[in-house]
Amino acid sequence: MRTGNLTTWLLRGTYPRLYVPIVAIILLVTGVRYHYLLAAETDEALQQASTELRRASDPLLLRLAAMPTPDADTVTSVLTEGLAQAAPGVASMKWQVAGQPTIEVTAPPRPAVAPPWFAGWLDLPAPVQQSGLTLAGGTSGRLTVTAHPQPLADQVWATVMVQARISALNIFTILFLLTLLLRANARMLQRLAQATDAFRQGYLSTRMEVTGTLESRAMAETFNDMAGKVQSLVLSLHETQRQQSEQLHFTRQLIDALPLPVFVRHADGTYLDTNRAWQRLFQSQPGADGATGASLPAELAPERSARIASAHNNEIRIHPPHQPPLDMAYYEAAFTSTSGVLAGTIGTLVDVTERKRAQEALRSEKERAEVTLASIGDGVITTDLSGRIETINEAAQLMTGFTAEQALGRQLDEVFRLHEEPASRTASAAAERGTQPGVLQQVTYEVLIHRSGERYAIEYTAAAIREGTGHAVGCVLVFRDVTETRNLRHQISWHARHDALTGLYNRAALAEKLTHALFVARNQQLLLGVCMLDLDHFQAVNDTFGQRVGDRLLKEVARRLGAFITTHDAVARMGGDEFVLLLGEQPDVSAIEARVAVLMQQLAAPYAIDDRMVNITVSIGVAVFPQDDANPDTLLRHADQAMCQAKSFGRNQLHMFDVQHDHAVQTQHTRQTRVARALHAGELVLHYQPKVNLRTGEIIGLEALLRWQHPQEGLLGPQHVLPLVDDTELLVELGEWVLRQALAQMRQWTDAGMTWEVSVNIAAPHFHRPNFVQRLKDILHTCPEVSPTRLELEILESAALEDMQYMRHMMQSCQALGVRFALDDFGTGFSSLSYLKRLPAETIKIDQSFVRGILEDGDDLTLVKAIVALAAAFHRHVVAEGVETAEHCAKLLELGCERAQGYGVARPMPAGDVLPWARDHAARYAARAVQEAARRPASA
Ligand SMILES: Nc1nc2c(ncn2[C@@H]2O[C@H](COP(=O)(O)OP(=O)(O)OP(=O)(O)O)[C@@H](O)[C@H]2O)c(=O)[nH]1
Repeated sequence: MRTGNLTTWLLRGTYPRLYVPIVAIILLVTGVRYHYLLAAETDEALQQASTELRRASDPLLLRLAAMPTPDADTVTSVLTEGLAQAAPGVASMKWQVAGQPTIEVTAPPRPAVAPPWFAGWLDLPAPVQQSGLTLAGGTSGRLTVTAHPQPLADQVWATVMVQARISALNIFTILFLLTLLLRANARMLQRLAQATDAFRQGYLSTRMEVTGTLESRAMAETFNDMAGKVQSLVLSLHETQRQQSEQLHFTRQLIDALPLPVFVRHADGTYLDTNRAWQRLFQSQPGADGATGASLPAELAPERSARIASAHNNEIRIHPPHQPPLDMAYYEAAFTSTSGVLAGTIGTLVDVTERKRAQEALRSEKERAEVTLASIGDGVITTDLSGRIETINEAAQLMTGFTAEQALGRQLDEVFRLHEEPASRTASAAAERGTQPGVLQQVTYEVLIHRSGERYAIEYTAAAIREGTGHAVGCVLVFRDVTETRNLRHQISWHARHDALTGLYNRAALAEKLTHALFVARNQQLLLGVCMLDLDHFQAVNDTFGQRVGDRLLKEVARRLGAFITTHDAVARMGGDEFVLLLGEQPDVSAIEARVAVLMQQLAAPYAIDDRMVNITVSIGVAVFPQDDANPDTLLRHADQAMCQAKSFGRNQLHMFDVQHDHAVQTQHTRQTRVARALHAGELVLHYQPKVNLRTGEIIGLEALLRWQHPQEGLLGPQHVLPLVDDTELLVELGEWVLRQALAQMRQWTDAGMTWEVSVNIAAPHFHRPNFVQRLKDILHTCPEVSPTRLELEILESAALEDMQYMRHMMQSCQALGVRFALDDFGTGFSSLSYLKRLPAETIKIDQSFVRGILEDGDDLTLVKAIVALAAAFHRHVVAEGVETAEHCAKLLELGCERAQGYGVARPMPAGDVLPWARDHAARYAARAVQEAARRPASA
């Protein structure tokens, strides 16, 4: 309130409150007093007038009584005299005698003092004195003396006026003193108000002057005392505030200086603050708004964040604006008020993306090293400096006979027992020599004593393991069994010689067996029956009952074949529904025919698969050695020709190949001619099977596959063409035709904007032609629009291993032209690590027989894992063949194999179908990606 207002209020309030009652009391008292005063004064004036009248009439009566017969004149004079002597208030004297005229004397009127209204208001009666007198004559006379009321009113008026003056003086004195008092009081309050106002405006040194009345001084002192205390309180408050704001400023800078994003949230869930790192990360404004933006991950919502922070895995994925997603660990702490009540939460994020990446890289590096170690055929043992074993891989466990549990922690010489010199000596020598990593070590040949006592010839190297500083911390021993060529793991070698589905020998093992059987037959002068078996209308089984039943049937056929053979025999699966049976040590042809007839009977017996019966027959062609004294390959071809004859004679037949009489050779010739005709008549076509990246859906290329659009038999696979032209000039012609076709097709796709890579299968005999590179170059020149880098040549792994040196040279020459290589059917050959390393193929294609089994066969799974790891170790692409189902795709992705081909992706298709398929595939994949993105939570 302003000073003026305060004063006005005080004055307005105090005066009416004090003055009005005081004036009212004064008026009341004065009224009462004057009421009684007037009554008393009036009475007294009337009494006084009555006395005066008596005093004036009594002497007159005496004089009138003394006169015997007063005449009128005498009476008049007496009355006049008496009137003159009477008090001034007597107005008249009247004498009356019966029978005589009344004599009256009147005094002249006197001037009035009291105002007429006063006399009128008093309304006094005129006092009268009447006295009777008996005169001498016996008559009676009456004297009447009358007083005038005006003098009485004047008398009362005079008294009242005196009293009124006294009263007025009193009232004036009282009001005057009262006013003085109030004014002093008002001045005091005004000063107080001014001081209070100045104090309130911040002039804390304001003090009141200690003067004036006792009360003023007391009040000024009280105010000054109070102001002093308030001033020191305010100053100390200011000091505390300053310190607090300093503290806040420091804390703010401290939080902003933190490299970690931090936010502060109130207990009610509203955001209070964020630091600079947070604002930078989320590109938000300073202040509370920064933490409430849409960019805040949903996981950090108040109801969820505490659970994340306290979870074992407190990592979340953040998607900051305009940045790639980050993996961050989330921490939070509660903060309380000074009274201990929960006030809110401080949350912070720690970027662990790099750490996770490094961990992931380390983990996959470790896994790769472990898988590599587990996969390679070489035994590897590492020790510390004291020779205590720290790691031992699977091959080393096999070769030493100690499991990892038994070996770890033991001294090297107890596990790695050498016949001549303890290994620990070589190991410590290696550590002392200061060998450098990557430098080839001196190979030592020794005899390793297996735990069982068995002995192996081994070669081994020892090298020091060094820290970054070069200080040796242990030793690594690498050794291999050179007693047998067991460089690869057991499973690889098994798969290298066996058919994965049936467990029978495969084509490669059959070649060995056949060579051996021929050797035995020659030595023992006995016959060898080479039988080619092909199930009749097996495709119908697949089509009717499905591939799974087809597989079961193949297994069962294999089981019956296995049960049929003796120790002199061997049986192998060549692929598809084709088997080869070697009947060794046979005395004559009829014995062979008899056994084959029995076999046909056994194989024709119904097969119970699941709860259905499947019937199948077999066509068998037999070539007999030495009647047909040919090399192993020719014998097989002859058996195959005989089998084809058996088929053409109606199936479910046995047909013996006879060199002299049989028309098989002729048939072969005829067939070759037919193929040549087909080639030139345009009956041969290429179908294309896509290879895709399972993770991204991208089409990484297509494999060109040969098909024969046979006018009578319909579409036939390459097995109906290639075996007929094997080892002939036609094979080369066919191979070159395929290359030209594929390039022409690539040119067409290029025109349509598709620069897909195309791979072409090259048969080994074709590839081995001395002029292969030059011919390839010529063919590439016919299509300059297509970059040679888009052409990939697929070579069977088994073929590539035949002459490593030559193959390597050939491949490098082709690669100089720009083309690339893939090793086809990888896993079925006999690759060792060193082979793979030496073959410069960019891509490895895992054989479909292993890929099919990854879901239920542990061995296949291990093998595929190992091949993927090996491919990664040697920086090769890896493509899985024969992918059939979505489960296969998921498993392959899990194993780190992203590239795949197979019915599960797409069947081989005519070139004209590829573009529509690609469009459809892209649309399907995009739709799936959208669905997956939709399924993912909105913070991420
Ligand atoms: N279930 C299964 N089928 C296979 C496998 N490998 C090849 N096939 C199929 O086996 C069939 C072999 O058919 P062919 O020998 O050409 O023809 P076929 O139906 O037996 O008729 P003929 O031999 O002329 O009597 C093809 O349909 C192949 O797709 C396999 O591992 N499992």
